[in-house]
Amino acid sequence: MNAAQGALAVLALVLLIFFLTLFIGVACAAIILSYWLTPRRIKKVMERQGVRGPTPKFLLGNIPDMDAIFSMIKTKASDVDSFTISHDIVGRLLPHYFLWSKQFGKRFIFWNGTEPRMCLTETDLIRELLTKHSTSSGRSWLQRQGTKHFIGGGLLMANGTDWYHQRHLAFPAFSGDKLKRYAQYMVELTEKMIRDLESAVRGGQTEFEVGQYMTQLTADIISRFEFGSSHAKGKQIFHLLEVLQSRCAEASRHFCLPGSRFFPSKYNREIRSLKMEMERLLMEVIQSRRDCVEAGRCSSTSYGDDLLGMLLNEMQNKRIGQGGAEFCVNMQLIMDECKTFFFAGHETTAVLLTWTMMLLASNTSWQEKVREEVVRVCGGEPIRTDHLSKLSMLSMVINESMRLYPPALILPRVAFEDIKLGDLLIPKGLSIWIPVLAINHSEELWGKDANEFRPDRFSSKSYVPGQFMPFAMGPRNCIGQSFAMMEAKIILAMLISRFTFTISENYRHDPVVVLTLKPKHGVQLCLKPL
Ligand code: HEM
Repeated sequence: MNAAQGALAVLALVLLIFFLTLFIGVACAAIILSYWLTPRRIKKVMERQGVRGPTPKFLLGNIPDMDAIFSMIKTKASDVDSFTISHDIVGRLLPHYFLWSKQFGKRFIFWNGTEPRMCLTETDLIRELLTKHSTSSGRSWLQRQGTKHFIGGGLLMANGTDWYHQRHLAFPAFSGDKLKRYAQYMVELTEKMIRDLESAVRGGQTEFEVGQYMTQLTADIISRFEFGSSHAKGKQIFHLLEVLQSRCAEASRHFCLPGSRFFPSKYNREIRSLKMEMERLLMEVIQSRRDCVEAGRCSSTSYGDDLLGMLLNEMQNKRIGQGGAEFCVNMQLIMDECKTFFFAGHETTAVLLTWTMMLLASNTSWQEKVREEVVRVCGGEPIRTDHLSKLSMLSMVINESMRLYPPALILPRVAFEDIKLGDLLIPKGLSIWIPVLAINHSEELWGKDANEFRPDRFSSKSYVPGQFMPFAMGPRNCIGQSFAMMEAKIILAMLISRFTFTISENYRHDPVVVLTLKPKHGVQLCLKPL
């Protein structure tokens, strides 16, 4: 090596050390800023406004306190009689909320690791947040990371202008005309399930775990909604999605260190291969639609009018321009939306139906009232969409079921900028946690009988906005609300007019939270055909 080459090598080494030091310095500064300085600033701003909470531990926040509270509740719960059906479930399912709201009042802050979360239960402030601040608040980084592998950047996890465009893109799938068409296959698929149940009863079976039937039926319905005639492949894809979702949940319990998702661990390898397999199947469905259009077997201008077809048509139109901003629909977004709609629209409806069946089975007078109404409104004919608005008793029962057992029991948001909410200043970066379950069971809002099944409380709309919001509210509410309500009414009306049902002695009342609010051991009912 001559002198010039030596000098060059030294220079390269110096530059390398310089950039490495710079990179490490910037990374450290970013970590200190987001894990230390910003949370401390938020804590101070909230304390100045009188919002306090349990003392957080360094880096871990209140996670150890929550663990301790949950294990204490678990020990107590094992003594609780699960043979009795009690709807008084907030203390069991949100014990940390139960404890801290008593200690610190309606507004308090707790720390999920280094993330400060403010619990908000005041209905006027919730209404203001959800209706006026739909773009200045949204999904947190932590939430998006947690769901990245199975739903990616679909509508549920999108923020800002992306969310705005994605919402507009999906909106036409829920127009009145389209909903009427979906009703046809909802009836068709429910009829098929009823025939299966009837044949099982003829074969001597009397007891059924209805949760499994509801999960299967809602999966069939959402597969038709998304994939039309390719629904069989859709179900295969969604099966993989369910496995992927549970692997992601397991992985998040094992790895909580920053960057752990990059480790070549057993979980991460499995997650990656499941994701690749699922996306390969999705691409096959997409490719067969394209081949169909290119070969002229389908309409040359349309990929179909199910959700997938609608999204492909939009991609064909290339770009959606809005207010100068341009938004591109690409293949990854189409796949993410397909996964998102299955995830958001399948289990939520299945658990709603399962809890409602349990409530009707254990309140036979309401079961009878609803049955009489269905018979009167439908007059023995197959159910149609024009019957649905006349089924008011059934609507009241569904609402009461969603009040006691809301499928989405928490609404989480993070402030992207400083937000003025009533008398509160919410600083940028603060997470807001709306405990829907606790609001739905509040005696202050619903009266002394808040923990009782009393559907007639919904006979008049006497609750204030922000008090009852199973589908959230404001611009970012559930886009599938009408779809879900139509589906629930059709399925329940058809079941109630064909069977009487009672609670089996094998049913154990043990609601648990696994993303949605579920019956831990399923719901066992005895069915008798009418
Ligand atoms: C009983 C059934 C359902 C319940 C209780 C429910 C509840 C909710 C709630 C509370 C949200 C807001 C979540 C949040 O802001 O944190 C939401 C959003 C959403 N739901 Fe539903 N949902 C149901 C059924 C459906 C169905 C059937 C579909 C699709 C066919 C669907 C698709 C979505 C989507 C895509 C979002 C995200 C909307 C956005 O962020 O703009 N949901 N749902």
